[in-house]
Amino acid sequence: MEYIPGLQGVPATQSSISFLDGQKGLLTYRGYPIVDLARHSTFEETSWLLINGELPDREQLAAFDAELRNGRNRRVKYNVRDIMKFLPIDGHPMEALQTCVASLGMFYPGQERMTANGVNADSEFVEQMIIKTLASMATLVAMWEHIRRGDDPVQPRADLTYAENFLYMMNEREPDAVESRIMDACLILHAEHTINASTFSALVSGSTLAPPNLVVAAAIGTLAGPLHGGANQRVLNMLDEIPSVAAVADWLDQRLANKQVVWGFGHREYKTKDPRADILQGLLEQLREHRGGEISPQYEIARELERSAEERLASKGVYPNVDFYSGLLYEALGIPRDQFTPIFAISRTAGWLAHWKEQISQNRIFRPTQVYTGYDPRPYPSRLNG
Ligand SMILES: CC(=O)SCCNC(=O)CCNC(=O)[C@H](O)C(C)(C)COP(=O)(O)OP(=O)(O)OC[C@H]1O[C@@H](n2cnc3c(N)ncnc32)[C@H](O)[C@@H]1OP(=O)(O)O
Ligand SMILES: O=C([O-])CC(=O)C(=O)O
Repeated sequence: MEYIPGLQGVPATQSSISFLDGQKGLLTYRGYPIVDLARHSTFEETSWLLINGELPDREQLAAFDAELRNGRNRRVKYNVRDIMKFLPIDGHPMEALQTCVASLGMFYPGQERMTANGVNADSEFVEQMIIKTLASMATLVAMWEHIRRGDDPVQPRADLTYAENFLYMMNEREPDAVESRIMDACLILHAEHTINASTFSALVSGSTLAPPNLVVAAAIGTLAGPLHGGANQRVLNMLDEIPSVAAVADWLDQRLANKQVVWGFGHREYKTKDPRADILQGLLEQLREHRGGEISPQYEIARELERSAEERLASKGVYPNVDFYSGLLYEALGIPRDQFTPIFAISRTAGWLAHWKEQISQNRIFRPTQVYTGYDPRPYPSRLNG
């Protein structure tokens, strides 16, 4: 029996949700290239596509959008706010988010519907929980931002799109059209990515017929790590260490000599630049133009880092990944660095729930095996017996 570290190349499921070709830098959701979705779709439409398999027609989209905007789904119970008030304000927002998502099921009972006929979940429950969980995510992230500052949370608004409402709740001002389009595109770009680590967590948890809020909580815990979604926050802190564009090459040589990873670079699947990094970079350029040429000075450092890294790391197939440019955009949109990964989680909830729905429709509990490297059975030493 061969053990493959990190399960590299080992299929863990069959799925029709997304596809990627890491040599060509191609990513599709249900067959649609990510570049087209980022340009023409909305997060609401893309979420429906991921969850249901086809683009919605006008009525389906209107109904889904109305449910996502409905206060019943966009608001969370006051008790969740009370839970947040007990959390340490210097804790990481991913921990606050995981705690609150995990608690959601206690306020919205019905978990017995997970096994309505003893095995399969009741489909109405699945649809309701998908909408409730997806709609609550942005509220929870923004709510924690205000609670940790000692302020009252900003109530969600039903007249705003998902992206607009999120930026409105975070920044207490309505975003302009360019900012909201950029946020919307970021949500689309991060929504799904085949069997990445957090989606795998969601599959494993879902395969036990755990309720969806706990499936998402498991995935949030996995996304938090710096080798996965947590890298986006670290990229900005890393760029802070580089004093100027001219200092990039020496800084990088030193970092590689010290065997430190460059955050926001490298990917198990892509051996070329992540197509999402290209699109995010384009969005940064768009924002720069919109702001009259002004954007973070770190953008120039990031671009030089990409150039220098290409000379040193391309031979290993290491290029910028989705986490490299996203934080620069979020920072320019007024979002604190430790909230970058929670935004990733908001968006990826669409993909996690799509996989959850697919998993429970073809379920078999995950239970892999191991290559045992421990002792053969041996006698318990008598001197310890009494
Ligand atoms: C949303 C996402 O999850 S995207 C990924 C976000 N994570 C990061 O940005 C963290 C930095 N990147 C990494 O740590 C890795 O590239 C991972 C975890 C993403 C992928 O890991 P793996 O597929 O196991 O790649 P692996 O570690 O085998 O790398 C292959 C080679 O490239 C090197 N390499 C990979 N990523 C990097 C990096 N970011 N910086 C420097 N070298 C790197 C490795 O050191 C290794 O070199 P070697 O062959 O000389 O030993
Ligand atoms: O696919 C992966 O391993 C990580 C990733 O890029 C993502 O989850 O978006």
